[in-house]
Amino acid sequence: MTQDGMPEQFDVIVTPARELRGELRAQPSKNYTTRYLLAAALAEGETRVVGVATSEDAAAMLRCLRDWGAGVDLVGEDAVIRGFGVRPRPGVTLNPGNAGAVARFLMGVSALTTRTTFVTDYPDSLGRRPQGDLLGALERLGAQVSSDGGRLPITISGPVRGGPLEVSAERSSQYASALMFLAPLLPQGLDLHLTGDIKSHAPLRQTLDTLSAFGIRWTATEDLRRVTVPGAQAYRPGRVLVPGDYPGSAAILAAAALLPGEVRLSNLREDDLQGEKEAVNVLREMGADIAREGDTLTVRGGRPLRAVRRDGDSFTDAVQALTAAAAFARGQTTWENVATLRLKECDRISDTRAELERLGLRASETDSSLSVEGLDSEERGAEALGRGARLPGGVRVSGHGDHRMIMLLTLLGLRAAAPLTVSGAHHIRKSYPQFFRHLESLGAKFEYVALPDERP
Ligand SMILES: O=C(O)C1=C[C@@H](OP(=O)(O)O)[C@@H](O)[C@H](O)C1
Ligand SMILES: C=C(OP(=O)(O)O)C(=O)O
Repeated sequence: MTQDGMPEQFDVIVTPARELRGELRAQPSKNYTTRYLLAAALAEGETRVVGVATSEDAAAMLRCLRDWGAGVDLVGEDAVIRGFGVRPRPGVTLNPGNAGAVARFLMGVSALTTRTTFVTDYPDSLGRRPQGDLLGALERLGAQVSSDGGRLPITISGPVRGGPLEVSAERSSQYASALMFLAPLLPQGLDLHLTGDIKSHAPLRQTLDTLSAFGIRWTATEDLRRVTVPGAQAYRPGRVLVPGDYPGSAAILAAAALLPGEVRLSNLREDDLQGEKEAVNVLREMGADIAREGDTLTVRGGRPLRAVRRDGDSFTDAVQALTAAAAFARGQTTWENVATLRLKECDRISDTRAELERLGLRASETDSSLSVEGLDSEERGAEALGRGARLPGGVRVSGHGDHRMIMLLTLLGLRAAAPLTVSGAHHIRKSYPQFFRHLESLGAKFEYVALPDERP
């Protein structure tokens, strides 16, 4: 058993729910937690990061920063970091777990060291994700790099001086973000040219926002094609406050929209750069009743939903949660421009299609899009129970070791007629360790089936 009272590794049996009702405070943002912790370590002096996430990705960043020589103290819900500035410890092996953003940001910064090695204990997930675009950019800057064909394990040795540099932002924005974190500490800074069809603009803006919060100067074109960060700057230590997490909250909002009842979710700023904030508007466009009062959203659930066709790139980490809503919407929903979903913890296009089909839904894919036919449009195999159609359920689906897939499948289970088993549900801890507890507090019921202790 772990601190949260759940087994170390578990499948979850999702019991169909009749309604969801209650109040929650959104967990701290994953993307801001990783960014603020890293920037704090790059500052000389002490920074208090107020209200850090407690997820595995946050723990991975803290572990790596500690291994690199930062002072890390957890004080209540805050992290107090004594930074190593421009001097992370050389010759260290870092293990970022399964955290893509953590791995990539640290790889960028590792050009400050004479040698850093990156390994992962998730060879089938992070180990398969491509790093070549970032490694190539670091090599063009003068770093020595060795890798397994552009994948982990990877060793990077600096130093590098800086100057003009091209980096592709087509597969992931995290490569460019990594270089932005490195840039101010180089003698010449970086004049970045982002090439290809830039994806995930929102996290890039969160990186620039973080640099500003730590006193770093930069300029960028509106389209983020060019980002210039002058060199020889210093990250300024201080105090930063982590905002609420939109990607995880999108799953709560979608769950609340799918079932009768009323759910209030606080700690979600309207003035926020997280792209997944758009999930609120997407759900509204689908017909959900969501009202905002300051930082609090209230969902009055159980209304009929209709399908949408949207470019999903701006809310990449909410696509899975919104797919759960789409599964019960009238008509066919399509998420366009989501090719990068194939490069996340699993292939979030093909693996989603497979699991939806296993549940009796009709779904289809192209290289860069995912479509699902909502149950209400056909009522195939559906059973009217309470308000709206329900999936038959009664099957076992795979979480694919991916927290966002686990959220999607759990939501589908809440609106099934019979219980649904989601395998490997402990991987929820990557970004949202309290996900099941939060839903329980709203009235959902889960059974946790312990698995033999096999990593990962
Ligand atoms: O910069 C970040 O913190 C992130 C960027 C996004 O990835 P991509 O840029 O690969 O789309 C997002 O999916 C990920 O969860 C976090
Ligand atoms: C893809 C994700 O994270 P990362 O790329 O940081 O592993 C995510 O949180 O959905």
